[in-house]
Amino acid sequence: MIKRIKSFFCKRQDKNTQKSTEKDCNINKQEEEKDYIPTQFELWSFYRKFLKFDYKQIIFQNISTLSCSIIYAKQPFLLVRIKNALMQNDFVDLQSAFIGYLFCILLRQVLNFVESQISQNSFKKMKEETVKQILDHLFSLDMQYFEENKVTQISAVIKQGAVQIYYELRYSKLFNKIDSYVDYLGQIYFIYTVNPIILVSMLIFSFISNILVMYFKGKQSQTQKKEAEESEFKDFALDDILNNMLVIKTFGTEKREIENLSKTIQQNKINLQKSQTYEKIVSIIEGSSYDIIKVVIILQIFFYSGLQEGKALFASTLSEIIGYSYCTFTITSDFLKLFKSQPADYYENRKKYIGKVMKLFEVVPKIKQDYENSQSDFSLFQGDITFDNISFSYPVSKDHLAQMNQLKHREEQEKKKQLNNKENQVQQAEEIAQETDSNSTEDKLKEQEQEKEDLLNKQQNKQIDQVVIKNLSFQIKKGEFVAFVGTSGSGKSTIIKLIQRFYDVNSGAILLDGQNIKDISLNKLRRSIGLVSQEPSLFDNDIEYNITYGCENNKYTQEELRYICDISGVSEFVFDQKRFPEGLKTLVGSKGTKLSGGQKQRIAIARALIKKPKILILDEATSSLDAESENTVQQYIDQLVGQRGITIIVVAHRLSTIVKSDNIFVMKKGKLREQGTHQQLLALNGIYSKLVHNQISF
Ligand SMILES: Nc1ncnc2c1ncn2[C@@H]1O[C@H](COP(=O)(O)OP(=O)(O)OP(=O)(O)O)[C@@H](O)[C@H]1O
Repeated sequence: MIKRIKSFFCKRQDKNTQKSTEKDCNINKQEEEKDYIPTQFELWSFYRKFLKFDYKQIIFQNISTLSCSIIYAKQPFLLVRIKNALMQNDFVDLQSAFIGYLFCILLRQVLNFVESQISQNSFKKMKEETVKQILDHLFSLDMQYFEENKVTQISAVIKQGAVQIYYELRYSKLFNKIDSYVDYLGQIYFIYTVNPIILVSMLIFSFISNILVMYFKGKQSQTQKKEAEESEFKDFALDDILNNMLVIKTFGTEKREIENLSKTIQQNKINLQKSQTYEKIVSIIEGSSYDIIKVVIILQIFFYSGLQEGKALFASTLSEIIGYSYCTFTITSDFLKLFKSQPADYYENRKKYIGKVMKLFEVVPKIKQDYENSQSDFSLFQGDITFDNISFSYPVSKDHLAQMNQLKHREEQEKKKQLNNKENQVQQAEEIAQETDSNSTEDKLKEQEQEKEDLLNKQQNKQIDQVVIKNLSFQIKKGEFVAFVGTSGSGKSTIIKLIQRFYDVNSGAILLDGQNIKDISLNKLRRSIGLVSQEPSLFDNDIEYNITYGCENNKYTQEELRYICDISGVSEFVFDQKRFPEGLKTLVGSKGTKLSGGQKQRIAIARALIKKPKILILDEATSSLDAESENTVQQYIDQLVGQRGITIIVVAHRLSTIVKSDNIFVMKKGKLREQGTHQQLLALNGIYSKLVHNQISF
């Protein structure tokens, strides 16, 4: 999907740059996975394996549908019996056939009603269950998945996937085809009993018109697919524009964005029009075929049966034959579909998101999640953390792999070019060699070639296997206040992610109170850590909800809440009756837009503290705040540090905030280069002291 977004951006390039990047985009397009459309069999095995539905309901519904169609198939025969009884004046048979006919109608209606009543509720429940089960799987996935995939994409897969699974189960029932065939065969047999020649001519005509319908439906499906893709691009474009509104306004590029968006919309419109035209053609063929079949039947009757006989037939059975003629059209259409490798009707597009849900279920978490086991004993952890010779590199993402493939492709092209050049050069060299020493020239060329190849391989390996943390060892004792500092990209935030086990290390061990974190329940580990990050994300709810979000089973007292608000600085603004008349019940708005950065950050600190963590991590918690807000938040952090109840780990760029730490770890390029107190590090006159001087001089 990321590739698709990329290819979208490729489309957005202006014409000049488009030419140069077109090649890259094409490579990406080739590599891009096509939408996976599952077959019916794959769907059923997927449901059986991953989605737990009430299958009894589905079986009941299908049996009832099948019963309805068997009853329905009986009707034409009863009609023939009624007709014959009427012609022969056999009133006894007429009576029994007529009662049977009425009974069939009644039973079918009753079964239909019961089935629709039951299925309406059960399928609704299934839709909710599907969303729940997809979410269940999603929550079990590693953070890596969420870092690699767009939120809007994941959300579309859940919403559309659940809806499509619902429709698939509701309207393409297991016995859907079988019950139709029972219907059709009964009707066809009826026509056969009346006149086999009529039946044959109906089947031949249906066959021809169905081939035409298939052709135009194929065309329609292709344009529909294009249209759906364009529509997705349009959504991405819109998301992208809305997310970057500030940048667009700052750069004054509103007009350009509108033009780009209009182009995408225009293209989308063309494909939509094409698809609608094909749809009309299909409906004309389908509609007129049915009428033509009727004409053919009438002609056949008069041609084969003679005028007198035809009149009799016309009076008695023609209307019934015409009524059933549509079934020959449908049965030939279903028959033809069996021979198509890629059924190309709209229904297949409807399965697109089911395919994406199936792909989602193929993603297996590397780290076993146990968030359901919430009855954990936190008192075990004291907050001693040890990193024992840790090395770590981020797993290679699909996106990265695609980039690498692209790089490889380019290199292959480059090599081909070089090979051609080399041949020319060798030719030249041979000519020169006639005058000088031929061997040495060829050797030189070979050496150069080898050097180039080595360099390319090195670059490739470097990109695939970027070691972010290298042989890192340190110890943090319980209740200590420590800080990680270093240049951007040195691995500070990665260390924080590793402590929370969002990723597993490549080698070495991380110990919590002497226990390897791989042996600790993930739920217990994460619940004993409180995290405040640079950009606090708040739920669109009130302040109290956000602060108490991590409370087990929502258990907390108003005194506890008040205490947490006091120590985190929330009380300072939230109980101000003028500005916050609703107090803790004030709604924060989407992503906390109704609050200032400093207020949001204090709520995030309160949220981290209320679950009484043994380790509090502040990952650049104040760096996005203005000086005044930073001072306020920092005061509260200093107070927390003063209490010394928990281990506090701070990642900071502003060194003034960590002067009082017990230990400062100085990172550079994934390695621990220095450690000690502020004074000790200054005395060392190394990297830290340089960082301090840079900030002071600034
Ligand atoms: N999810 C990720 N996938 C792949 N590489 C990543 C990921 N997150 C970080 N990196 C890479 O890991 C390296 C260390 O990143 P990290 O965020 O730990 O640095 P940092 O010291 O916290 O930087 P900063 O101070 O700028 O926040 C960087 O080269 C970065 O590009």
